[in-house]
Amino acid sequence: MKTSVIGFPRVGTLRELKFASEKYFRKETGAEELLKEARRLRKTHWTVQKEAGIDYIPCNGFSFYDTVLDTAVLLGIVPKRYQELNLSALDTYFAMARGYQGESGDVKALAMKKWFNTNYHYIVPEAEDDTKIALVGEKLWEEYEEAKALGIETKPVLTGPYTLLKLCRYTGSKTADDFTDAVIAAYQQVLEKCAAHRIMWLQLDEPALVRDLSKEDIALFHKIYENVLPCKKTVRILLQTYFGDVRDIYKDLTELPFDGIGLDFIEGKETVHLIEKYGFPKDKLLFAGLVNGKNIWRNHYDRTLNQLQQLTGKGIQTVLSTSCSLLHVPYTVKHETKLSEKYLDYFAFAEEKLSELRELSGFAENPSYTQESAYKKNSALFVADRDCKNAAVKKRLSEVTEKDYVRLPKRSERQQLQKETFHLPQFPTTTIGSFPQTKDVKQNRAAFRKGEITEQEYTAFNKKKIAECIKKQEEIGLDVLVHGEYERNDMVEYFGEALGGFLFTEKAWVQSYGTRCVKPPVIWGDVYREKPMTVAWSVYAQSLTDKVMKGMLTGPVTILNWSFPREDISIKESISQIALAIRDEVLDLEANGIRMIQIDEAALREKLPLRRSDWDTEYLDFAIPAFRLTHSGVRPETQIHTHMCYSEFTDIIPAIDAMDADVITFEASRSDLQILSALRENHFETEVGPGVYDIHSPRVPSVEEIVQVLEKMLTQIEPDKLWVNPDCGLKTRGIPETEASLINMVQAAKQIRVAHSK
Ligand SMILES: CN1c2c(nc(N)[nH]c2=O)NC[C@@H]1CNc1ccc(C(=O)N[C@@H](CCC(=O)N[C@@H](CCC(=O)N[C@@H](CCC(=O)O)C(=O)O)C(=O)O)C(=O)O)cc1
Ligand SMILES: N[C@@H](CCS)C(=O)O
Ligand SMILES: [Zn+2]
Repeated sequence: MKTSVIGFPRVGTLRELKFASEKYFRKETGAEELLKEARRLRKTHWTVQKEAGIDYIPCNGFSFYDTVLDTAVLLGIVPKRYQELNLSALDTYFAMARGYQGESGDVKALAMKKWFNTNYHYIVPEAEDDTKIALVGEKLWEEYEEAKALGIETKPVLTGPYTLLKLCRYTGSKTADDFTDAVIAAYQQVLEKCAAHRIMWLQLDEPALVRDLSKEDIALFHKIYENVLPCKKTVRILLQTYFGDVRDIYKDLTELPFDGIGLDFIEGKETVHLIEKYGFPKDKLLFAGLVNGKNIWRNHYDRTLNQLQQLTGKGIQTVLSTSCSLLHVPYTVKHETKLSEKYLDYFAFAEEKLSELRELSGFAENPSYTQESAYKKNSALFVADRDCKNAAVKKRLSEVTEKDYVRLPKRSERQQLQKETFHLPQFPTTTIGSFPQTKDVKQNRAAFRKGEITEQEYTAFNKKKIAECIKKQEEIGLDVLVHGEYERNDMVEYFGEALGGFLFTEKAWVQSYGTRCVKPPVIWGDVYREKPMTVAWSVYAQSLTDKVMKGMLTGPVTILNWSFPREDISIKESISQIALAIRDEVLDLEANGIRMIQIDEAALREKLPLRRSDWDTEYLDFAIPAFRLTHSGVRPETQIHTHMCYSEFTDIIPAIDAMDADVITFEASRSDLQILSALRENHFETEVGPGVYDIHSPRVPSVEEIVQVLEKMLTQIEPDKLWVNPDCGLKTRGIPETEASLINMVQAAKQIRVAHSK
């Protein structure tokens, strides 16, 4: 049986691409060196897959920032403001991804959004009314030929035309319909060019098909592919889907002249039923996504082999595949030197998943596979119970009652009380928590981790940073202060390290966006709080100022969503366990004099099912109560904040209000503030701080620009409910741009106070 990989991580086992790109951004190296490193990484990744015996190896999955952006550039979807900078092609690309502020001009980055239900973020292509969509780039073919020159036949991968049209933002009066013909023509050219290069298989990624589809969506899909597919000539087309099932369009897919269809058997709840109900054509290949591309757990061979037998038993020509790109898992367990075999035996990162594909494909054709040692080793993992249960956690959870989910008195009464308690000016200014994680901050942490400095030295350094940070915030004139989060490597990993039940890795990096990576902790067992996690830092910070210091926590939904979850208990149970642990911390902060507590739920939306019909029953019904459980025990005067970023919120506004926080700050600046009118329409009650500038770019917003944004916000939000803040934490920024931006932000708030004084 042949094997296929949908996509492979690209940042490098030790994040080499990140470091090379950041050097280039800092102008410490030139483009040639960056391109050279990129070539080296591509070669390594193709070779690893080739040596693992993978038959369908992806190419064109490499990207300097994001593959959706690459597709946009390939098809000339480059807004005028970037073209007018007259930069090199590479720098124009980075200007779209990161914004640009320099000799050639001043432009913001394109919007960035969550990639379906993952913690990866894609760049949103922007089509203007006069955008001419047409094939203008060469990247796909250059990478194909590069692999071929190394003796590796690859399967180029490209965002499919339907998904591209669905992900684009249309900034003028035109809509997707107006661009459909141009997109069709461009993909026809792509296919013709693939044929000219004698490419055997082209993978068109269409994850947008796993969402609810309307009749119009299905008609659009037909229109596109009925026009594009006739141009395929000798190229075989793999229509690849992932992150769910294609229940609304399955039959259509099987009837269109695709040569292969990639289906997700892991997240696709209906995939097996669809095949049973409608069958699968004998003349096409089924790329069966049975090796989970998102989790880090070993595949259960017995189960997978059974599923493969069911398919081949029906006479279906099956290729064993990953369920989605391996971009969402770390490279290899080989770099993990500190975790014992007891745990590592259960782990499979990207490279180990390649071995799983190969072993499974061999077993699928070997009638006596049960005698093989690899099979026996795998089976043993699933026979014995893992050592992960904690009776006290289970008991505590069973004792939670309905009233533990309700904070009293109701929010409108609390809001009044809190206004009297805090005496904040109108339009209070604050930040989201983290301040720049400069080299010295990271070095301090690394030195402590390696045992080069004592705990006292480590703490003294962070205390010095906190003191400086508070002094700076006071000078700038911010109203509600933060301690800066200098002790945190990451807002989730930090809590993973502190909580019982988690494991954490050394090098298990996963790309989050551009050059930024995360190292998600692993939920191994029942979760509980072993000891206070943030109290000492917050109490110290509060002792240095008369202004209000926000305590800073990460919420249960985000901790779960940005960790690798267990699969032996439900997500609901895991989130509830974490909620109780965070509740302990909230109450401890309050007991120690912290009067405002922010519980970040940056990833609230991430695991929201992609199909609307599943939202309540499969997610919101327990995710929102879990958040309430964290803070329902505090006094009425204690102000609870939450923060969210990078997601579409407009369709879950009532659920966000039902979290019953007092204040929410959220990312809005990259998405044209569309959410504001939705807040008004939904009578949103929580006080709000929609980000007034984008922190993901080094660009400094001017006072006038922020004033304009605030004026726009005030057309939709009541003045006594509006906060002024950046759109996310400042950890990725440098100090100079951070200070300049915050000074402008505070200045803008002052101007608005004058203009809107009561
Ligand atoms: C807010 N976001 C977050 C998301 N997900 C998270 N889990 N966390 C988030 O904050 N998703 C949505 C958004 C956007 N995402 C990000 C993601 C990542 C960053 C970021 O800045 N990442 C850093 C890595 C941060 C970190 O863990 N640093 C550690 C380790 C530093 C390191 O490189 N160590 C070296 C060893 C050094 C030595 O020994 O000398 C190593 O391990 O090799 C730390 O600081 O201690 C990144 O650089 O990518 C931002 C927004
Ligand atoms: N408190 C966190 C939230 C990021 S989403 C920070 O400021 O980095
Ligand atoms: Zn954020």
